[in-house]
Amino acid sequence: MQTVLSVQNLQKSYGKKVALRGVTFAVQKGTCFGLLGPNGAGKSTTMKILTGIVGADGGTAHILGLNANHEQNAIRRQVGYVPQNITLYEKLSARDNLVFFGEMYGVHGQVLEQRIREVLDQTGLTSRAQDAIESFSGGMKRRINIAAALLHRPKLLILDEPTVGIDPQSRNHIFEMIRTLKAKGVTIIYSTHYMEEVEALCDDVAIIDQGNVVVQGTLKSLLSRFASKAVYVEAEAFEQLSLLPGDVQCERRDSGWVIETDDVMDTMKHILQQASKQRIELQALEMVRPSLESVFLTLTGTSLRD
Ligand SMILES: Nc1ncnc2c1ncn2[C@@H]1O[C@H](COP(=O)(O)OP(=O)(O)OP(=O)(O)O)[C@@H](O)[C@H]1O
Repeated sequence: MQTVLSVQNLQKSYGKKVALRGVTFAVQKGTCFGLLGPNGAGKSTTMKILTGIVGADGGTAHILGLNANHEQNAIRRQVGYVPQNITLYEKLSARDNLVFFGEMYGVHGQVLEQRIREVLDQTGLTSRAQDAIESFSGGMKRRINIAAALLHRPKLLILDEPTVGIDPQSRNHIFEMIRTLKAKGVTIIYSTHYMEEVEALCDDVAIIDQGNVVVQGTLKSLLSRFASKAVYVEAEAFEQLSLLPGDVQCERRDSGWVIETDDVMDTMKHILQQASKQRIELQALEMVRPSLESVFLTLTGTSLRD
């Protein structure tokens, strides 16, 4: 494993507002790394420090062996950054925007022409190349914004909440673009407050909350260490069903109940046995998939959706 990005104890305040309290994490080559946290957690600030848009008050960040504090020109040649807000010229066509951004990234002439064709193909927007950006949907603009960050073939792509407020078709397209880039060896940093996106895309995750990284690890390890285990059951006479000896934590969800348990298989077996003994019909009995939502709740005591 090769570390392409390492962040040590990053600190940042805006006036009296502390945004980062000592953020530390590392990203391995060729992985998709999710930076997951609620609004205001410090995700954008971290990314802005990595890309030299704001300076850190303390701590260090190294990208591809370069220091983010004073080697930004060299970093920019190898990193693509897609900011949270769309940065395109509305009156210009998609193609002209790409020419502008390509040249800014130091790509010119025939190479740029070729790259524009390729990234338009990747976005699925080749047929709209000559249209002004102002005629695009939010999702299409976002896809072109990502394309603009790919023209110089970055080794590392940093995306800040790329799916906020876009349609499902564009979201799927962005997911496919990310998967294809990853398959080609590009390292991805993906910031979001949608845990489902991290679950769908990322290998490693850092959960960030109130300016701190609460935990970092592989998605699998976080789910198995911190997600609560539970069973979902739907039965008309649920209250009459003698579930387990001792206390069980039950809470209502949809038309049924969620039962937290350390032993999912044993709990399911017990419910089946009891239902059959008491002649109670079950409408549903299934394992609750461990989720990052419950990891977040376990580690911070609050819901990610708050
Ligand atoms: N320019 C600024 N001036 C003052 N406070 C700021 C500024 N930028 C960010 N903050 C504050 O710093 C904290 C971290 O913000 P940041 O944008 O990094 O979080 P985030 O996780 O990206 O959230 P969001 O998804 O809402 O952008 C928040 O409390 C925010 O209000």
